[in-house]
Amino acid sequence: MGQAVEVRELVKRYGGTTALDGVDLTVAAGGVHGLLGPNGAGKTTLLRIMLGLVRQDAGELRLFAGQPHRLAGFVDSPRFYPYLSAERNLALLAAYDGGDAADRIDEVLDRVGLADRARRKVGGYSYGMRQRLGIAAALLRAPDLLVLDEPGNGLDPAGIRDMRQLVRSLAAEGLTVLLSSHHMAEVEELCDTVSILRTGRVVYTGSLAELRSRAPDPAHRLATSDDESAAALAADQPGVRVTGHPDGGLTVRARTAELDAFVLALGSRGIAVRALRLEATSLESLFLTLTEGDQR
Ligand SMILES: Nc1ncnc2c1ncn2[C@@H]1O[C@H](COP(=O)(O)OP(=O)(O)OP(=O)(O)O)[C@@H](O)[C@H]1O
Repeated sequence: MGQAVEVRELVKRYGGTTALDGVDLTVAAGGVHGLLGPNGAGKTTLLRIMLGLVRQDAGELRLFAGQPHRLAGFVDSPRFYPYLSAERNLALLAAYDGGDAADRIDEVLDRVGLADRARRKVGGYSYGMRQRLGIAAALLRAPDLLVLDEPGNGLDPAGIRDMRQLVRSLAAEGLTVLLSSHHMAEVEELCDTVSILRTGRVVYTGSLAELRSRAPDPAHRLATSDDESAAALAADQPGVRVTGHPDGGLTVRARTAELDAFVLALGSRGIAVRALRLEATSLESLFLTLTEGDQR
């Protein structure tokens, strides 16, 4: 499989702010690639450069090894004429784009689940519907690469589920999807590969499987009838690390089997477990470690 995106030493400055500070990453064609990072890490800037909305100050960006390709997507929220229907909005975009885009209007509206509301004014659309219409607009171009900036943002749980299903089904048809997110859980569920950005630099790029193998144990918050004895007992439990939780109780880092053994040991010593809650999955813990100290 070829490369959809090759980025080398990409630099972008806005006045005194360095948004991208020598970004290197490669995205293979096919599948979903997540661009993950905290606010201000440079995700949107990278997507803007990709979409040709701003120019880099230095470095190179190559799509599909320089072969002819079609690229579509949007950063921030997609904008439409509120007093026109979804169908009319897409017809206008298709007219600008030319080619056979107009022939695909019904198909793309159906694809994003808006076929039955295609004649309603976009002004009355919910945020989630507008996001889906944005994807429909991008699909009009029959792109090889679809770029989406935080597609899950502002959506309710059902909207997030629909968006994820749509992205996965597009990828299953061979489209390459590049999306940004600041939620590790979203990326974990949706993406095949990931690049993690921190203050304009890539701190990890590769498969989720490889990332998982580097991840620390998940963190849990534990409250017991006797935290002091629980912490002392943990010292003898293999694979269990206990520290004080900043908000009271204990933080327990352990994989599931070791955590189970620890909880059973607590019970057998007469120490009652009053609360046990997952605070951060392995990957969330790793994400925080990789990106913490981000002051921008
Ligand atoms: N047009 C601009 N003018 C000045 N500074 C900008 C501009 N766009 C972005 N920046 C700055 O560049 C840095 C990277 O911003 P960018 O929006 O790319 O990050 P991000 O990872 O997408 O963050 P977020 O999740 O908050 O959108 C930030 O410090 C931001 O303030």
